[in-house]
Amino acid sequence: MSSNTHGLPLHTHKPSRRTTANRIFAVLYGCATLALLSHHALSLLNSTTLTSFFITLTFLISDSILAFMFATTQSFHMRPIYRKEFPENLIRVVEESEFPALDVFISTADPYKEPPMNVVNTALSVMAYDYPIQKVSVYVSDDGGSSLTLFALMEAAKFARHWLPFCRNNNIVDCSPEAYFAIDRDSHLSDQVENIKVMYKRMEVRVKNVIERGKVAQEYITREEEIQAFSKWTEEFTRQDHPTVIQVLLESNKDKDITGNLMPNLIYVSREKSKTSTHHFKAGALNVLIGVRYGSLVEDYFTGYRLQCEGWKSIFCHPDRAAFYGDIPINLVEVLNQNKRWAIGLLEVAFSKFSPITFGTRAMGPLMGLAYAHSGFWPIWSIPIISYAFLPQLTLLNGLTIFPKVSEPWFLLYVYLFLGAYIQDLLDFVLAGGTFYRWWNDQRMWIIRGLSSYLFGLIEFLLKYSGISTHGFNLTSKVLDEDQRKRYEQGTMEFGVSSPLFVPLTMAAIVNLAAFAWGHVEVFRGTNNNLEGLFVQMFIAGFGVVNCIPIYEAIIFRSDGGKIPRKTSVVATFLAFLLYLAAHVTLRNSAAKSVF
Ligand SMILES: O=c1ccn([C@@H]2O[C@H](COP(=O)(O)OP(=O)(O)O[C@H]3O[C@H](CO)[C@@H](O)[C@H](O)[C@H]3O)[C@@H](O)[C@H]2O)c(=O)[nH]1
Repeated sequence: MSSNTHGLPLHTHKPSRRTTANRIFAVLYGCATLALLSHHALSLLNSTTLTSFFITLTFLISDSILAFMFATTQSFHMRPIYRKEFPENLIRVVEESEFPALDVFISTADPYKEPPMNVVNTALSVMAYDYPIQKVSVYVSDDGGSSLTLFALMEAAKFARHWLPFCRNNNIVDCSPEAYFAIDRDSHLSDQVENIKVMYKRMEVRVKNVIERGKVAQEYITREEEIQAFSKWTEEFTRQDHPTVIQVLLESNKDKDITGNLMPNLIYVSREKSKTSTHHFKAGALNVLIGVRYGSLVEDYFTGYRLQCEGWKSIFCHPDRAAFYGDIPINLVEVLNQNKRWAIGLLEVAFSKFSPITFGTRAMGPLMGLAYAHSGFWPIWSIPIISYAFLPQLTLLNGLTIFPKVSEPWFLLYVYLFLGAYIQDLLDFVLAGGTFYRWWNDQRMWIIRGLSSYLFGLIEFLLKYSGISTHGFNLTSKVLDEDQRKRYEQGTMEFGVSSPLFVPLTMAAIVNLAAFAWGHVEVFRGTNNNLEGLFVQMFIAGFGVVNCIPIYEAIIFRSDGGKIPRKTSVVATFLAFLLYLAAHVTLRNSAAKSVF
């Protein structure tokens, strides 16, 4: 329990009752994994043909990676705890005057991918925090260097004079105007709500108008300090090359709201940019204030990890009411591009001199090191996922048995390893508050990522590592398309655009379906001796087919804007056929034999 001189806790924790079961399972599963790996190693040494050598080698590598990732996952299972927070005790423990000053940093980088009204809402909700107002400073960092974003923030500063007292006097909890007005408020505040809503909507119209026109119209710039601020956007001013712009929009010791109360600080900052010096993306933007580490596209992971290595102690709070809400992309190509960037950034840390496996375990101990390694090595999941998405299926299509028969003891080992991993994952998910349906989609997304963003991230990282290419920060779009949102709410996957990221997963969908269908033909014809030998391969192909149902729908049945474009389906079908031909030529002499 973390208590203080007043004896009142701010948070407590208790260990999970699953701890012992988790530890026993880790030992049993670890032994089973070692048995499988040693079987692969022996088979490799005893392999008699080149085909069996390469197939066994592929499984040895893939299963070693699965075993490594399983080992890293155990760090989360060794000592799980439940924490409870008591924010209501804060005021009894510390005098309000002793609360520390609070700097909140909001970053934005492109007014067309990150709509300025979202930034305005974020800034307003932070300014209206239930916290001593003069201690709050909000910094908006604009890496887009956009006069449109500055205009939106100027509007926010004016609206805040009404919004902050409204929130304070009416104990409003949803302090983001967008979130507050999204719900119908049938209360005694109706008139007040109506007035402030009209004010908000007018501001929204002005901001959206400016964004649509792409410039701040003269009629909107009236005050001398506004003219001065916008004069910095000269002809030479571009988003990649411009001087620093700092604009104090509200000053806590001077500006007052409409009820005469002081306001928090609100400061717009667009740091200097030059085409000749690297600006380190968000990490560089953050360094306008906190001390963030450079060298990875996932600055949050890298900085948090390095601070932990240096002895920083943090705790994970998960209160019932979320402290923050974030934006997530709702169409697949945005998700996969975002995940690809994370994959590259994580590998930049995993294979650096600060690798969690070496540096991390030395600095923080094996459990913390492994926990960070779990994220750092995230993209290497793609290797086993790709192997299991294609190899059992291509061999099945060519009549080659590569797994033990149902009657052999090794078959039970496979069953144990598969069910053990999946059931533990499902339990973790459900005990953390998820549903079976969400878990199913989550594991489906894991497979999809393995066949796209992890794979492309791994390749791009290797290209960068070998000096062949570089990569930048591809900003995630936060713009919401109404049709896409509707499909997202119905649980329909959004493909829509033609992207190389969709090709391997469409190929996998085709190859799995073909193998599953062909396996049935083989079993019914009795050609390849039976279901016994082909069962594991058919099960994997069938599991692939069930996971790929949204892909078949998106290729064949859908006509909305979110379907898979014809170009992607044609390219993927052609490549899947080439892959089959290559496998056929390689495996034809091994047909009707067993490799396991
Ligand atoms: O040159 C840049 C690029 C990005 N950003 C800002 O960085 C943030 C993160 O970019 P975004 O494209 O939204 O990345 P996401 O992947 O969606 O964000 C997650 O992953 C990032 C690491 O890749 C973390 O920085 C974020 O906190 C985390 O929410 C955004 O606010 C951007 O405006 C900048 O300030 N300057």
